[in-house]
Amino acid sequence: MKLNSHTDDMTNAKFNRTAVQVPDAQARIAAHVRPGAIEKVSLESAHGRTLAEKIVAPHPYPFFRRSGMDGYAILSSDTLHASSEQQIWLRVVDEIPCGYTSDQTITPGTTARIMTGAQVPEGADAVVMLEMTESKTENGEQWIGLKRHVQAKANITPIGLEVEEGQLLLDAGTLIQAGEQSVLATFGVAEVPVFRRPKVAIFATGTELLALDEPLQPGRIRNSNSYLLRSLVVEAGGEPIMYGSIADDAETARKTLAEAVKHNDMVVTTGGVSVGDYDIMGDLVREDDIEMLFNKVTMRPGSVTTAAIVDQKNLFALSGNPGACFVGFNLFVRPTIRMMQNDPHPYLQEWTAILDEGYTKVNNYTRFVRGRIEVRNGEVHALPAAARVDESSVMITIKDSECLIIIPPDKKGIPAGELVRILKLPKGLVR
Ligand SMILES: Nc1nc2c(c(=O)[nH]1)N[C@H]1C(S)=C(S)[C@@H](COP(=O)(O)OP(=O)(O)OC[C@H]3O[C@@H](n4cnc5c(N)ncnc54)[C@H](O)[C@@H]3O)O[C@H]1N2
Ligand code: MOO
Ligand SMILES: [Mg+2]
Repeated sequence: MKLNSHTDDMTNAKFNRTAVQVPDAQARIAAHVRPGAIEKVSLESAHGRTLAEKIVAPHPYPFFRRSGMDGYAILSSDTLHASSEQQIWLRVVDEIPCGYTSDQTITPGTTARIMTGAQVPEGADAVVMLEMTESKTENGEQWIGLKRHVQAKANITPIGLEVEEGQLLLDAGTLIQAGEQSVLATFGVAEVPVFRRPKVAIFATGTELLALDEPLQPGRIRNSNSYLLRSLVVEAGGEPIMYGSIADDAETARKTLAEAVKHNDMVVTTGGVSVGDYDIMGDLVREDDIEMLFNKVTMRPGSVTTAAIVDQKNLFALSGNPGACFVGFNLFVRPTIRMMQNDPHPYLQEWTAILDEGYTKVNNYTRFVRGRIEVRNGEVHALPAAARVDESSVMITIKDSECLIIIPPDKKGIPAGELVRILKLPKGLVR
């Protein structure tokens, strides 16, 4: 392999990086995020999507006075003197199955048979359960007997009990899941205004990278990060667009980036952001037409995580090390995908947990250690991945990670049993 002839200037530029704190890095990105476009989708396909407009109740719910029991709609005043000694009798004037309304008004001495969910007829102010009545037929007329006093409003769900007309049902930015589906269906929202899933271009850089179907060769590895990122984008509610992997060649990277920016809402790359001779992405983000937001963060793994703006779109140049790529995505890319859909809580949830095993490895940057979560006796425990397999370069522990344990830089490690802050990693679809 011939020696690379880089200049000292280039090397200096690579080294000359100002590290920003994670919250500062997140704020720099947030200042540049633009909400995505809006589209309408059918309610059937709205699960997992994010509402783009608020939904206000077009009518109260329930919309009519609803019977909560199978029984009889009555005037409660008719039952004032009813008791086990004094049975009162009411004449049945109508029968109201669900889905029908009665044109009868219930007047003193009369009643209508009614089913659960049916509209209570005019005049009636209570429903009495079938089991509390006795029935008889006399001269072709039907009567029911009652032996107890029934309170006004009994077994009637009033109009608007759940929702008043004009009430805010769902705010823009709400994730549509089962409960939201039933709200939208109840109010007849068949076409739901949602944010278009941001199209996220993914490409990996690295001459060592092999496609999945290529046989292993010495010095080369398969491109796992692209697939890691693809799943993470789906989980965050984005639409991944795969641009494969490219060799460590600046011109190819420039072209691929231009193409990816042109056709997508955001670009995520992995690899080539450190200070190595072939770390092309690190150089690319310093070019004139790219506004770099940061190229070093006081965190481990992922200290070389880089973010920039190209043609008003977010570019994330994540580290090639799988662990760093994973952490960089969760801290920066996922929140951006969520923010583009107006999610009011775009960042990972922060929990407090008991550290199960002492963590002794420290340095001057905040560590985000992959870990599992166990709940024991109602308490949250964080179990860090074993030493060595928590390293930036390690791929295998990503699949077991349920949280990132935050190890602040100012401590001499944290002993077992101490409280730590953890970032809960979402598994499966958004939240
Ligand atoms: N002299 C220094 N060397 C390094 C420093 C430093 O500060 N000074 N930082 C180290 C740290 S920390 C990290 S993290 C890495 C970052 O490297 P890059 O982001 O530039 O990534 P690469 O050099 O391209 O690759 C690193 C590693 O990851 C493997 N890789 C790359 N792409 C993929 C992929 N798509 N799928 C799976 N694995 C991938 C690659 O083969 C390398 O092993 O730099 C340190 N060095
Ligand atoms: O940037 Mo490296 O992943 O810090 O460990
Ligand atoms: Mg490198």
